[in-house]
Amino acid sequence: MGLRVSDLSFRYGAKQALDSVSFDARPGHFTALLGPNGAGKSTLFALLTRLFTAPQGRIEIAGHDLAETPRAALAQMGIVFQMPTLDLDLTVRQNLAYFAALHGLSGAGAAKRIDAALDRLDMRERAGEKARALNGGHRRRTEIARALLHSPSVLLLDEPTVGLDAAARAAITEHLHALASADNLTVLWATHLTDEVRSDDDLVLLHHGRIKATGQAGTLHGPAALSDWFLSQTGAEA
Ligand SMILES: Nc1ncnc2c1ncn2[C@@H]1O[C@H](COP(=O)(O)OP(=O)(O)OP(=O)(O)O)[C@@H](O)[C@H]1O
Repeated sequence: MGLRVSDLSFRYGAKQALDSVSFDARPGHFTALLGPNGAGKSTLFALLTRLFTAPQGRIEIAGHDLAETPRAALAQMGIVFQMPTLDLDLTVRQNLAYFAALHGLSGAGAAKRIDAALDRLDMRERAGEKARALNGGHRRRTEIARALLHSPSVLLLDEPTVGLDAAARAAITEHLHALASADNLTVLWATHLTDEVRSDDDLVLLHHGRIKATGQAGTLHGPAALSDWFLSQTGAEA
């Protein structure tokens, strides 16, 4: 069932940040939400996570309407924010245990989920290290593992590779592609970087608050490089 966004609009005063946005993200697929700075990606994420409420439109997460049944909808959603949110003085495991407790998970059940989530991100061996001791890529992996603790079926990531070096960026992008297909997870990955998108990914192109294109990336950009197609659609380099 994945994620379904229908006819979503939002404005900041006179500024129309999102204008009748509709798209689907499917289970088992990596969906890239591609847009230049200012396209409206952060606003969309704020609506998806209920930081803001939309005056118009509908969001369904794994079949649950976010406005009508927010608890059921949010239980199916994991989120990785753009800004790092780990407690650097806690270990990797403690960071996850704290989040588990917020979700009402404790004891042996929580420990099992934490181990499983760390395994999914290849972070089990680092569980006892303080977050401060980790490099940027491993901190991000820890945040992704944490976002998966409650077994959501939809995972949202808002520009998750910001600040990472090229190798860490490539490794995390690769890992999330693999997770989507292995675990039938719906992955929505917001980015302005075309090299994070593969030709068989689903692509949603957002520009000036409007959806400019949706479909399989390779079909959309055709024989042109995705970066050239993106430039032709938005006038933005990526
Ligand atoms: N609080 C606000 N008040 C007025 N306008 C805003 C506000 N926040 C964002 N905007 C405007 O709304 C539009 C969408 O912004 P948004 O931050 O959602 O885009 P974005 O694609 O996430 O960009 P970025 O990658 O730079 O965060 C932009 O034109 C932005 O200037």
